[in-house]
Amino acid sequence: MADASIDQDVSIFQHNVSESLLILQSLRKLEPQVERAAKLLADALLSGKKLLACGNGGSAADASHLTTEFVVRYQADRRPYPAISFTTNGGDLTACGNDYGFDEIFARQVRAFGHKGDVLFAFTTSGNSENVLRALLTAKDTGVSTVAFLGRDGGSSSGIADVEFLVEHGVTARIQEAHKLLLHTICELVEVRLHAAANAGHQPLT
Ligand SMILES: O=C(CO)[C@@H](O)[C@H](O)[C@H](O)[C@H](O)COP(=O)(O)O
Ligand SMILES: [Zn+2]
Repeated sequence: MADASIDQDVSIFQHNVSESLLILQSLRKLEPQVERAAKLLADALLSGKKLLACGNGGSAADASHLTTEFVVRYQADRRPYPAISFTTNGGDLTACGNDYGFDEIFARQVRAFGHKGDVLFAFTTSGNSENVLRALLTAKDTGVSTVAFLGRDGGSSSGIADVEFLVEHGVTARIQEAHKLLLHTICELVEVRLHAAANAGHQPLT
């Protein structure tokens, strides 16, 4: 007799692959936003500004994944660029959560580290995480440019950021996977721009 749990796993797997393919196809329409986000970030880095990033859970990991691509590298050997994920400093996160509330953990770091011309990449698959929403609003108040990676209907975070990516799907994991493709593509486009600037003598290559 067939093992029911294995059959079910295969079925879940096939379902997820099918869903993922549909979602990834739907991302093609976001190419203008991909180009705009890459230009925004490359221009900021080339003028000495920095990348900031935040998100909760899997999106916290995405925020930290993204900043590492710039502090270390994505594909090219090149100089490091300044990028800070607000999801990794246990002292800041616990003290701020404890003293001012979890909703403030990212906004406070935007106020601490954000300067005019920096760029904040904010990830929320529901669009409704209050701490991410407050980070976006604080960034706008501070003159920090914003790029929002959203899901579902965008929730309360929609319509705020300078560049917005909306993955219209109802499953958090699938949305996160789409966000990952978008952020990796932006990394690739930014590296092309950084490389071109270095070749033109505007920036050291390493
Ligand atoms: O990674 C996952 C689910 O795939 C979870 O950790 C997920 O990120 C968490 O539930 C988050 O708290 C969801 O927050 P958000 O994306 O709605 O802002
Ligand atoms: Zn996850």
